[in-house]
Parts: sequence; C-alpha cells; structure tokens
Amino acid sequence: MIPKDHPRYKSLIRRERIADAALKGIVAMEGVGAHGRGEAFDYLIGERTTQSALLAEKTAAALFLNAKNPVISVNGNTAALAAEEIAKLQRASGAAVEVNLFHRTEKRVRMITELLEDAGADVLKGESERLLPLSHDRALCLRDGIYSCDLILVPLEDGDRCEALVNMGKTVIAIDLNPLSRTAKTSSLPIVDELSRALANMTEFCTNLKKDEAEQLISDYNSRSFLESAVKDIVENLSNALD
Ligand SMILES: Nc1ncnc2c1ncn2[C@@H]1O[C@H](COP(=O)(O)OP(=O)(O)OP(=O)(O)O)[C@@H](O)[C@H]1O
Ligand SMILES: CC(C)(COP(=O)(O)O)[C@@H](O)C(=O)O
Ligand code: BAL
Repeated sequence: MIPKDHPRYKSLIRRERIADAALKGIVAMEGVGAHGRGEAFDYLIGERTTQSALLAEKTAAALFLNAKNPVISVNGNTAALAAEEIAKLQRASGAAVEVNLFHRTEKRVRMITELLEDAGADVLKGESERLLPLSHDRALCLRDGIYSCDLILVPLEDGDRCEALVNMGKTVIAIDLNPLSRTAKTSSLPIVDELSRALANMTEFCTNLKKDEAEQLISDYNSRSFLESAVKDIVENLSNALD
C-alpha cells in the first residue's frame, strides 16, 4: 500500500504496476530493467514535463492529425503503465493501435491486447508477418497496420526498429526519457518525457489544436533541438542538484 502523501507516490505506483504486470507475464522481465533505466532519466530531468518536451508533444499531436494512417505501437511496459492513456489518445487522434514486442510470445500479445481492450482501445489483430528488415521479433507486424502506416508512435522503443521504420520513410515519434538512446537520436520526433505524462499531453493537444497552429508546428520543428534541450535541462538540473 503506497500512501498518497508519499513524495514519490507517482513513481512508486508506476513501479508497482510494472512489478504486478511482470508477475503476470504482461511485462517482460527485461522490461523491468528498462523501466528502471527510464526512472533514472526521469530523475535527471526533474520528474516533470519540460517546456521543450511539451512543445514536442504539441508537435506530435499536429503530426498525428495530419497523418493518413497513424499507428500507436504498444509493448508490454506501455500497456502496463498507460493502457487507458493509449485508449484516450486513440480516440483523440483516430490512430490504430498495434501490439509489437521485442520479447514476443503469442500469449503476451493476447494478454496485452486484452489489457488494452479492457481499457477501451480498439486493437488491430491478424496474422503477423516478418515484414521489417530486423533480426529480432519486432520485425513481426501487421501488413495493414505498422507496415503500411505513414506515421507511428513508438513509446519505449528498440533503436533497431526505430531506424528501420525511419528508413522506410515513415514519420516516427518516440517517447523515451533517455535523450542519448538510439531511438531518441534516430526518430523523426523524440519526446523526452515520461510515457504517461507525454500521452496525456498529446491527447489534450489532439483535442484542442487549431489547424493553422498545427501546420506551423509541422513546418517549424527540428528533432535535434528537442534532444539538445533535454541534455541542457539534465545538465542544469545536475549543476543545481545539491543546492
Ligand atoms: N516510463 C517511461 N517513459 C519514458 N521512457 C521510458 C520509460 N521507461 C523506460 N523508458 C526508456 O525506454 C527506453 C526503452 O528501453 P530499451 O531497453 O529499449 O532502451 P535502449 O536499448 O537503451 O534503447 P535503444 O534501443 O533506443 O538504444 C530506454 O531508453 C528507457 O530509458
Ligand atoms: C524491453 C522492452 C522495452 C520491453 O519488452 P517487450 O514488451 O517484449 O517489447 C523492449 O520493447 C525493448 O525494445 O527493449
Ligand atoms: N531494445 C531492445 C534491447 C535493447 O536494446 O536494450
């Protein structure tokens, strides 16, 4: 039982969700480690959405609304932490949702699909094919889903797949607390923020963004500037950390 007045309540609740989901097999054991890595970076950026990340989330919403076939790719950690937020973003953006896993088993795909549907998401189903040029199971996807989309959101992504999707000409939006990861560096638009915060902000922007502002955001954005701002925020936080 985590008391609501605990100073790290939100972080502890997320950790409990990951632990519970790992025990059920929804989160891969390796995903527990990835979660810890994310938490460390959240500490470094101050456990808040920075101004730069908020602009990236607004830009991501503009790209979603401008896309013809947007897809939200969901792995075990994302489902465990943010199934409801994924469902809300789907409703606000009109995107399809597809499960895509690094440590893939058909049982995990079924459990994660069920978790997302229970949260109100409409999840693509069908016969996955090895359609991406990758040597691991993230290559497996749906022909009418990830394979044919023009824009894909990849929270907590694998850098190999991110690079392959970009090379296929897709707009790849990453959510990754580590601005130094391969995913953050190779994505079309890196959102350096915590998953649940980022999804909630994107949903809000998808709902309220005006067309002319969306067009301006799409024409102005520069992916590297978001990484530079994230690193600058981390350096600033570290230099004041012991004050
Ligand atoms: N809740 C979260 N919100 C945002 N990012 C997260 C969260 N949990 C973990 N991450 C980040 O997700 C990434 C996914 O984990 P993974 O093990 O694939 O990292 P990686 O192998 O370093 O990434 P890459 O393959 O891009 O180099 C990590 O960079 C981690 O910091
Ligand atoms: C470890 C993890 C972040 C989660 O594993 P899974 O749910 O099997 O995709 C994985 O996606 C990765 O790319 O590193
Ligand atoms: N992203 C999958 C394995 C790793 O790069 O950590």
